[in-house]
This record gives sequence, structure tokens and C-alpha cells, in this order.
Amino acid sequence: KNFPPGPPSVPLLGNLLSLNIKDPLNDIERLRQSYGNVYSLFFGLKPVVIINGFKAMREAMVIKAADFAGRAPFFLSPVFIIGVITVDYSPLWRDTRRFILMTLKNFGLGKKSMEDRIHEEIQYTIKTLENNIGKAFCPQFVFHNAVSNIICKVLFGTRYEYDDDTIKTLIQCFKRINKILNGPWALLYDSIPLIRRLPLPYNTAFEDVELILDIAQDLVNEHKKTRVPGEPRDFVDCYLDELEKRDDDSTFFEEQLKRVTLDLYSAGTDTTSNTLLSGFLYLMKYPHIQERCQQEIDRVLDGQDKVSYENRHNMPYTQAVIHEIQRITSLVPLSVFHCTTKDTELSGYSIPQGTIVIQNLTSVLREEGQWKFPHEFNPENFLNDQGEFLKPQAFMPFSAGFRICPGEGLARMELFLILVTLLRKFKFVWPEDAGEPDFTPVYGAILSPKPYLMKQGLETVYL
Ligand code: HEM
Repeated sequence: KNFPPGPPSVPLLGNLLSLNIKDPLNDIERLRQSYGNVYSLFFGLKPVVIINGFKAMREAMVIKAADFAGRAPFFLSPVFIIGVITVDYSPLWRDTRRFILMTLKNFGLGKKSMEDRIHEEIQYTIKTLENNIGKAFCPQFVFHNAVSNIICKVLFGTRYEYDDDTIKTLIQCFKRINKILNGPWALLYDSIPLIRRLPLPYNTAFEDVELILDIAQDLVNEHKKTRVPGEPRDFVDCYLDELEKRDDDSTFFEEQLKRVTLDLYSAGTDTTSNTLLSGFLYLMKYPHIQERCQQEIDRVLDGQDKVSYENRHNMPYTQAVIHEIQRITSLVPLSVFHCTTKDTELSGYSIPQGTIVIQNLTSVLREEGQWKFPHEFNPENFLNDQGEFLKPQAFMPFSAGFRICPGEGLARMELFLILVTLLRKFKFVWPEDAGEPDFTPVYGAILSPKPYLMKQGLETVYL
């Protein structure tokens, strides 16, 4: 009763047939135009509410944050009940999240040491780019490896060579798991319990989860052998210290440590690296924007050997460009599905406890009325008349409320330091014979640009 409106559904399948499961974003937008900013669908028998636009998003995620902070029982849910991303609103989630935020902070967000870790890794990126100067070159692996190594240093205290077997296996497993999670098999597994024991493709996801958990176990064992209690070198050491202080029935346990590190690794790699990939695509498409960033960077860093995160306050244009890249790419378009924790209301509609909630973040990031140029790539969206950087409230690529991305601080620092360092050193050019850049993303929980080639030349030389 008083449930949000939505299209008619068919028995058992609900609205699954009216959505293109391989890329539902256009259907989700089309339905918004027919049913409004808060509407409903059925995934099989499960009711789902889709939230669109800044006003409804803020009401749900910020004003009624606790009511909307649950996690939908995840596809392939038996595997995903611990960790952090897929954990429901509970003491386990709360304690783990608090621990993550505290540890990321202690590891230097806002302090020098995290910056140093990022700068160390950028040197490897620079070397790879220098070796390819003037050649048309696929940047995908370079950005992925850089970002993967930064999070590995935070989690495990180490970086990996680009062809290391552990990292290769991790990446392949996560790729396969995500493919299953985003495809029809996970949906069928979830909707029809009778098929769960059949030898169907989702079983590969379970095998891959076992494989990456074995890798995590090896890393934890290695840390146990070499750690000095009270002198943590990285996230795993911090967790092991915490584990020693806690009772047996606490929310800290070794299985959870493995899952949390894997969650942080997976959430912290494809996100930032795909943002960089899209970013450079836009900077090559709009060379005058690239040049204006370079002029600002050269002016502010004159006489300074490397950029510091503090410098961002004097680089309004570059900041605006980075934010505009995030806005226009809308990297995680449907966020991670939420769930209501109690009976609640939204925009005057009643929503029962346990309803799956999907945030259409793109509808906020490109909402007319919230942005000067909602549908085009234009850094002016983040600049006022005086050329000062300003961030509208509708800037929500990291979501909002209780579940807002806890990696936001790290991601921002990475994006700024990597982009500024590379733009200072190189000029990025779209190869003449490559046709027009294609901005249509490859659909997934995280959108990625189609693989592309770029050329880079030396712009300036370090002092
Ligand atoms: C450009 C980079 C990134 C973007 C756009 C991004 C975006 C998001 C979004 C939209 C969510 C879902 C929030 C929600 O459910 O309401 C999320 C969750 C999460 N992100 Fe990120 N993220 C990025 C980078 C990172 C990094 C670097 C890390 C790790 C250090 C990270 C760790 C997480 C975790 C652990 C969650 C789950 C939070 C929870 O369930 O409480 N993310 N992120």
C-alpha cells in the first residue's frame, strides 16, 4: 500500500524481462521519465525501489541515513555475508567500517606518508610512459598496476612487479567474479533457489572466491611470522594487533580480515584506475583543457620538485577538471545496492523493511537544475564567476550517507597526485589515425572506457 509506482510485472519474473540486464542504464532512465524520481520494480518476487535525482537521494541517504543503510541480500549471497561492502547494517559492518576509516587515516591520509607511497609508485608509471614516448600505447595496464600497487602497499606493505603471478591471479579472479555478479547467472541463482546445486556457470565464482581467499591466507600467515606487535607496517598488521585485544566473540576474526582486505583491494583498484583512463580520454579529446591545466600546474609548482596534495588549494582549474571527469563518467552508476533497515517513507511513499534500494547516481550527477552544463564535459560546472573551485552538493560519485565510500580520501589523493604529476611531465595526444574518441562506456558495476591507445610526449623536465 502506497508503494512507489512502477511498470506492470509478470508472475515469478517480475520486471526482469523489461530490463536489458547487459546494460539496464537506459531502461532505468526511461522508467524514471514515466514513473518519477522514486519508482518501483520487481526482481523476480523481490520489490526494488529506484531512487533518482538529488532531492530524493538526499532524503534517503542523508536525512534518513539509518533507514536506508542496509545491504540488499547480495547476488550469490552465501559467499558475501562477511567483509564490508556486502555486509548488512549490523555491528559487524559498523565496527569494520570504523576500523577501516581509522586505519586509512593513521596510514597517513592528510599526512605525508600516504603521499610518499603514491609518489613512489608514480615513478614506475613515469618510467613505463617514458619508455613508450611517441608510440601509440594502451594505458589500461599502467594505470591499473599503479593503483593496485598503491592499495597493496597500504594493505600488505608491498608492491608487486607488473607481471607478478599473485597479482595476475587476483585480477583474473576478480574479473570473472564481477562478470558473474553483473550477469544473468547471479540473478537466476538468487531468484530460483532450486537451481543452486546445479553445475551452472556461477560455480566458477565460488571457486574464484576460494582461490583469492587462499592468497589472502598466505599473506596473513606471512604477516603473522614477521610482524612486531604494536608496530604495524600496514593494514594487515593493524588488524592483527586489534585481533589480539578482542574477545573470541567480537566482530574481529581472521576470516573477516581476509575478506576485508580483499574488499578493499577490489573496491580500490578498478574504480580509481578507470577514472584515470576516462580522464585521459577527455583530456586528449579537449587539448585546450589539458593545456590550461598544464599552465596552472607549471605556475603553482614553479621551483617545487614534486606536487603535494596541499597544492590542490591553489589549483582551482585542475581540481575542477578532476571533479568534472568524475561527474561525467559516473563511474559506479547504480552505486552498490542498498536495502531498507525498517519500514520507512520516501517522497511520501511507504517502503517496507527489507526492500532493495537502487541509487541511480547518474541521475544526480547529470541532473538538470543542479549543474550549469549537465550533459557536457565542462569544468565550469565546478567553478564560480571568479574562477574559484566550488563543489555542488549534487556531486555524489562516492554516494552519500552512512555507506558513503570510505576510500574517498585515498581515491582523491591518488587522482590528484597522479594526474598532476603526469600532466606536468607529459603531453597526451590522441593518435591521428585513431578516429574520434568513443566515450560510450563498457557496462558493469563499474563503468570502463573502451580500451584505447594514446601517445605521450615529454612536456617538461623535472628540476
Ligand atoms: C574513484 C574512486 C572511487 C569511487 C567513484 C568509489 C565509489 C563508491 C561507491 C559509489 C560506493 C557505494 C556506496 C554506497 O553503497 O552507498 C563505494 C563503496 C565502497 N568503496 Fe569506493 N569508490 C572509489 C574508490 C575506493 C577506494 C580507493 C577504496 C579503498 C580504499 C574504496 C572502498 C570502498 C568500500 C570498502 C566500500 C563499501 C562501503 C560500505 O559498504 O560501507 N573505494 N565506493
